Parts: sequence; C-alpha cells; structure tokens
Amino acid sequence: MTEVLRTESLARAFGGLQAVAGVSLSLHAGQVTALVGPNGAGKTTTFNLITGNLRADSGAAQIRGRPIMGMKPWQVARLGVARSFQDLRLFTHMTVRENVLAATETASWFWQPGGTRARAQRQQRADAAMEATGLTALADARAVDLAYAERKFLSMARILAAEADIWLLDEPASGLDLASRLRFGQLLKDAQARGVAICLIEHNLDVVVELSNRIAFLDQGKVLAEGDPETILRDPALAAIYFGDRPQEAA
Ligand SMILES: Nc1ncnc2c1ncn2[C@@H]1O[C@H](COP(=O)(O)OP(=O)(O)OP(=O)(O)O)[C@@H](O)[C@H]1O
Repeated sequence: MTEVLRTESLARAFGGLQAVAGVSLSLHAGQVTALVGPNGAGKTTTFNLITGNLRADSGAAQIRGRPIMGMKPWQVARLGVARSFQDLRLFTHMTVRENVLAATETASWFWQPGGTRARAQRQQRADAAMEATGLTALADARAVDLAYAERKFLSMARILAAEADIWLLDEPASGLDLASRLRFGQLLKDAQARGVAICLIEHNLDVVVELSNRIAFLDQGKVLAEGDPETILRDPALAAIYFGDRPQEAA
C-alpha cells in the first residue's frame, strides 16, 4: 500500500499546554484512517500542523517524500491535500455552485492560453461534485439558506471538486441523520476505491467502525495506539480514556 503522507514527531505547544506532543502518522492511498480520542487530544491541531494553518515547534511531515514543514496552506493544497473544518468555512453568501467552483481555483484564468478550456473543465468538475453530493437542484441556492446536512455535503462537494488525493476531514459526519450518513459513507467508499487517502476525525464510534480501516488513538497530544478498529475499540484502557474514566496517575 502506497504511503502518501507521513508525519514524524510533530509537536506544538500553546503557552504551557502541549497540544501535540510528538505525533507520527502515516496515510496510505485507498485507506481511511480515523483519528480518535477525547476532546482536546490534539486531533484538529494535528491537521492544522499538516496543512500549514499552524506552525509546528518541532517534527517533520512529508507528502510523497517531499518535506512540507513551513509551507503555506495553499502550497500544501497544491500537493493534493484537501481539508474540511468542523465549522465548515463555506462562503455563506455565495451560491452552492460558486462555493464549489471556488474550490477548483488552481486552474488557469480564461484569458491565459488554454484558459477557456480550463474554465469549461472547472465547470464540469463543479457539476460532477454537485451531482455526487446530491446538490445539483440547489446549485443556485445560497450556502446560508441550506439545511445543516446540505451544508455538510457542500463542504464535501468542495473537497471532491478540488480533486485532491489526500483528504483530511474534521468531523464530517457529525449531526447527520442516518440516511445522510449512509450517503456520506458511500462518498468515502467511492473515493477510497479511486485511491484517495482519507484521514477522518470522528467521535461517533459507529461511524468509525463503519468507515475506517485503521484507527490512530490520540490522547494528550500523543498517539497512544494504532491498529485496526476492532482491536483498538476493544481495548478497555483506551475505552476508559475515551469515555473520561481515566485511571489515576501514580503520584
Ligand atoms: N489556537 C489555540 N490556542 C490555544 N490553545 C489551543 C489552540 N488550539 C487548540 N488549543 C488547545 O489545544 C488542545 C488540543 O486541541 P485540539 O482542538 O487539537 O483537540 P481535539 O482533539 O481536536 O479536540 P475536539 O475533539 O474537542 O475537537 C486543547 O486543549 C485546545 O484547547
């Protein structure tokens, strides 16, 4: 299985708080890795360090062997990383189509050589992404007017349209009803079949079991365990940490 992204001992503190304390992870093409752990474990911060939204204090990360530390978010995006946020970060007063088109922005402008063709391709990519996420009929609706699940799917449509092959998804299924969750699961399975490497932050363990091949369990900024979902979720010590029933540390 091809490794596409690797982090080595990533670390980041906020003042006295060591939010990420040496995270080493690897993502593989066609595999879904779930980042699981209690609130405040450092999951979102790990994403932010990979995507260049935050600078690491130490450690390294590479995409297909290319070091990415110190890169800006747009540079990491150009290497094929697409990311969703817990708060979605849509352009709320733009339409669904405009939101999706904006995610295809790396194509050239229409006045450049080949620009007209590139622009037509962007439209096609946006149309395909809206179709795959069930948003075609809402293409002209403003993001702010969408229902909650539709906004979540719009955030996924933006990821699809970006044609990235590494997806970092921050709680993409939270708050979805069962039917939407199944639809979302199908999107992930299709992407996985195309060889996309997916990393998913997810609190709902049913979703984790349903969708992921591997779990990396984080606590207090460290990967405590890594492995297949069955094994990790059956571990009573990890369950105690996850459900807030942490054993007292020796004084
Ligand atoms: N910009 C920041 N400034 C200060 N502290 C921060 C900042 N970002 C995160 N933290 C702190 O770092 C720790 C890790 O936060 P992070 O959001 O990465 O956790 P998480 O595992 O994603 O949590 P959750 O599951 O609740 O989203 C938390 O204690 C959080 O309060």
